[in-house]
Amino acid sequence: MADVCPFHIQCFLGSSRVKSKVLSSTKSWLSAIYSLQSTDTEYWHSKLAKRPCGYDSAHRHSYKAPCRKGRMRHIFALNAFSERDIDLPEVAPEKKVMTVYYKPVPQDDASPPVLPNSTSSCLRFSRFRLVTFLVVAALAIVFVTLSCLNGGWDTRGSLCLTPTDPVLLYNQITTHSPLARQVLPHCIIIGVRKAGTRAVLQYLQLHPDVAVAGYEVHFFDDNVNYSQGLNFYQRQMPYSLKHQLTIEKTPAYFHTLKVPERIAKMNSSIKLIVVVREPVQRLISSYVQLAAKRDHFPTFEEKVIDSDTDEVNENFKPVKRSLYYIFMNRWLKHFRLDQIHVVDGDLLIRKPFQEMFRVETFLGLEHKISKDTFTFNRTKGFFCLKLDDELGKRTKCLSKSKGRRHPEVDPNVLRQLRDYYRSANDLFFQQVHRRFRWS
Ligand SMILES: Nc1ncnc2c1ncn2[C@@H]1O[C@H](COP(=O)(O)OS(=O)(=O)O)[C@@H](OP(=O)(O)O)[C@H]1O
Repeated sequence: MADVCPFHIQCFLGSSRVKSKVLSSTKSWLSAIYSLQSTDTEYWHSKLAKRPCGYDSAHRHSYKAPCRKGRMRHIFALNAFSERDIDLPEVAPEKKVMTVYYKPVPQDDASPPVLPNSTSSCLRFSRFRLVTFLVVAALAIVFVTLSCLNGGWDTRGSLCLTPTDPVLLYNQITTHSPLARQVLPHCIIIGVRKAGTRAVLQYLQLHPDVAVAGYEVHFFDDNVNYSQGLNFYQRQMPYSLKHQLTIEKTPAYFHTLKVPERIAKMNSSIKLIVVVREPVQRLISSYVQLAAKRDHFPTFEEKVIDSDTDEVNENFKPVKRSLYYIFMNRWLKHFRLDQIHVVDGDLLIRKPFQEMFRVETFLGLEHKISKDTFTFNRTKGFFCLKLDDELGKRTKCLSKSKGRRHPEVDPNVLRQLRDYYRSANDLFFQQVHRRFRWS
C-alpha cells in the first residue's frame, strides 16, 4: 500500500543513499498511475503541479519539489519507466512550473499493483501513521521517564537502573532524561585537600538520589569564576532530577579565606561535608603530590623541617593546611555545626561503608551504600567499587593519583610533627565535638 502513495515517495530525501529505495517506490507509483482511472490521474497530476519548482536539466528525468519546512527534495526516477511508459516532463520555464504528461501504455504485467480505493485514503493513511507514531513515541518517553524516576523498572543498563544495584551509570542516565536540569548544589564537599574528598564524591555518585559534579568547580575560591555569578556556577553543575541532591567538591574551599562567607551568601542553610585525615598523613600526601609533579624535589624531611631552626617549617603551605582548627573557625562563623558533617578520612580508607553510612544519614538519603558496594583491591591497597552492569562484573578503583606510595619518613621527624599538631588537634576536636584517634 505504501508504495503506491506518492506522498511516500516525496518523503524520501534525494540523497544518493536512498536513491534506489525511491526508485523502487516510484516504480510502483508510476505503475499505479497508469492503472488509475483518468480522474485519478488528474488528481495526481494536480498534486504534482502544485508542488514543482525548477526543472533540473542536469538530471533530465528527475525534478525537485519543495519540502515542508522549505528544504528541497528530489523525486527521482520519473525515468524509471520513462521511454516505455510515460512522456518525459516538459518544462514551461517562464512559469517555473513543470507539467508532467503521462502516456498510458498497455500493461503487460500479469498482476497489476494493488491500488488504494481513493487518493485521499492514501493521504489519510500516511498522516494517520505519522500521528500514531508520534503519540506512541511520546507515551513511551513519558512511561520510561516516570519508570526511571520511580526506580521501578529493572532494565539494567539500557534505560534505567534499579537503585538497589548501584552502578556508576546513574549520572549518565540522568543527563539523558528530558526532565533533568542543573541546579545550585544542595551540598558541597569543602575539603580537606588530600583527606579523601574524591573517594567520598565517587561513593556518593553510586547513590541514585545524588548527582555529582564531575570536576572540581573552583567557583568560590577563584575570583575570576566567582565574578561570573551564580548562573555560571549553576551551569557547572551536573544534570539532576527533582528528587536528587546535587553535590560538588572543591577541597581548596576549606582553606581559602573568602569562601565561607561567599557560600553563606549563596545559601546559608546549605549542607557541607569536610573530610579530615590524621594531619601528618595528610601532610605527607600533600608532599607526595607536589613531588610527583617535579623532577628534583627536596625530601619530605627537607621540606617540613627548617634546617636553620630545626623547627617545623610553617612556610611550607601543606604544613599549615593540617592545622584544621584555624580554618574550621572561619566556617563556624557562617554555618552552624550541624550543617557541617566531618568525615573521618582514615576510617574512610579502612571502612568506607561505615563512613558513607554516616554521610547518607547526614544528607537524609536512604541507605543504599553497603559493605557489598566495595571490594578490597590488594594491588591498589584500597577499597574499590564493585560494579555489575551491562559491561559485566568488574571493579572500579580511584585513579592512580589517589593512593600513591608514601615515602619512609624519619621517625624523629614524624614524632616532631605529631607533637607540633597535638594542641591544634585538640582545638579542632572541641570545635566539632568529636575526637579522632590521631596520636
Ligand atoms: N578508595 C580509595 N582509593 C584511593 N585513595 C583513597 C581511597 N579512599 C581514600 N583515599 C585517600 O584519598 C587521598 C586523596 O585525597 P583527595 O581525594 O581529597 O585528594 S585531592 O585533594 O582531591 O587531591 C589519597 O591520598 P594518598 O594515599 O596520599 O594518595 C588516599 O589516601
